[in-house]
Amino acid sequence: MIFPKSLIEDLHKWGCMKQTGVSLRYMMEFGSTPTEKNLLISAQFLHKELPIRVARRAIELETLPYGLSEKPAVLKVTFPVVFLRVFSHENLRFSSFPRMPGIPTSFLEYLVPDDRLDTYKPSPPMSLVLRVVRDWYLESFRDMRAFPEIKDTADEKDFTQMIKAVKVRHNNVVPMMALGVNQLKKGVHFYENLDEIHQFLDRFYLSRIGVRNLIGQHVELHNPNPPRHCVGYIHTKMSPMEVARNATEDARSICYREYGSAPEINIYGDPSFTFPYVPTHLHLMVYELVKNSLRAVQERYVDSDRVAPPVRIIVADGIEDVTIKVSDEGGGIPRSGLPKIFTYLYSTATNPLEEEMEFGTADVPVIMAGYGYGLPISRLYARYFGGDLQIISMEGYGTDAYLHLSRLGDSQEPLP
Ligand SMILES: Nc1ncnc2c1ncn2[C@@H]1O[C@H](COP(=O)(O)OP(=O)(O)OP(=O)(O)O)[C@@H](O)[C@H]1O
Repeated sequence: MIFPKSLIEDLHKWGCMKQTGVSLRYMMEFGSTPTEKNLLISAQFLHKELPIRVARRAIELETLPYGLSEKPAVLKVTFPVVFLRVFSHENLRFSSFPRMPGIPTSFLEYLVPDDRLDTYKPSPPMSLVLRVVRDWYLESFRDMRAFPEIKDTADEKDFTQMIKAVKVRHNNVVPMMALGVNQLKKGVHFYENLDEIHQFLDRFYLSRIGVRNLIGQHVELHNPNPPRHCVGYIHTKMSPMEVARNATEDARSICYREYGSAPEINIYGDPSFTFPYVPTHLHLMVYELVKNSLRAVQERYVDSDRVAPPVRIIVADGIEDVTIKVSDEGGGIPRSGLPKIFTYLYSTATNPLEEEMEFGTADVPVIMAGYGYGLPISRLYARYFGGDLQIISMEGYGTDAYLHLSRLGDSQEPLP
């Protein structure tokens, strides 16, 4: 897509402006009275803040160095289209590329097989991925900058519709980038540039979490019948035990589907304890950790006569932090592998992006593991509200994951 020069100049101007972070506590206090006046203030803030954040990312996407000069390979386009399913961490489900909105038709050639399956190239080059993703960012920047000053409730409503559409446009950024990185991984320079690529992706996804959170929170404040104790996305009395229970059920059901059985999970903590947090974020993090533990235990005990030991989850309510520990006896992670577990696309499971080559259109809705995104993305979600994620392993025994969540909710969003 071609964008006018004036838009690119505007982008660079906005990309240099200072970002303003908000805290969970601020969002909660501000959103607890979603009057017309407050919604107007919120929209006016977003009208200024979102283009700054989006511009920074668009600029960075344009200036990435890592072996991106490679030209897209020319592939022969043949039919039928093989749908390439990728895992979307936002909604925990698969999506098929050809159905994704905003994917240029030219892109499809990277998603179809040649006459023979063994020449099928599932991943488009990173340079093309970055161009497509950057175009989404530029389109969103253009839409937000084109929106006039917000003066009244009617403007506020239109603005809300517009940013809702922006959020939808960016729905598939994570799987799209995963495809590009997967392709990059095959290049000779990938491991040389691993740190830089990793830091870029961390900044990129963290910023994305922030933008989506701000938009989602604003949109959600319009809900005329919000669930009890909910202020937008935030549950003011969230029970970490309850969220952990739901997340473990989801993880166990995937484990069942994959292996035909699943280890038990015991959860310890005070069931009456609650604190303000975003349940969807916590669900995602616990789900990823438990999924890893179940897989490790299951694979260790698969050929054994012994009963698989349960995964244990402990919820501790401290003054500063709520910490959730997920412990397993799945054999741990070798010390040499530990530095890699938080990097994107590091996985000891078979890469499903590669598996598509062999199995074509097998209709599997969700998978157990394989993208290597679970840990790095979960850590970003934890850090977004001032928490963190640590993994401690005892090779030959098991792994402990410590998920720290800031209980006070007063840390500002980290703004890459
Ligand atoms: N509890 C654990 N026990 C043993 N190994 C683990 C554990 N947790 C993570 N790992 C190792 O770290 C790797 C990366 O984990 P991560 O959650 O980031 O990705 P994944 O589970 O392989 O794929 P994805 O979560 O994207 O589907 C895993 O493939 C596994 O080798």
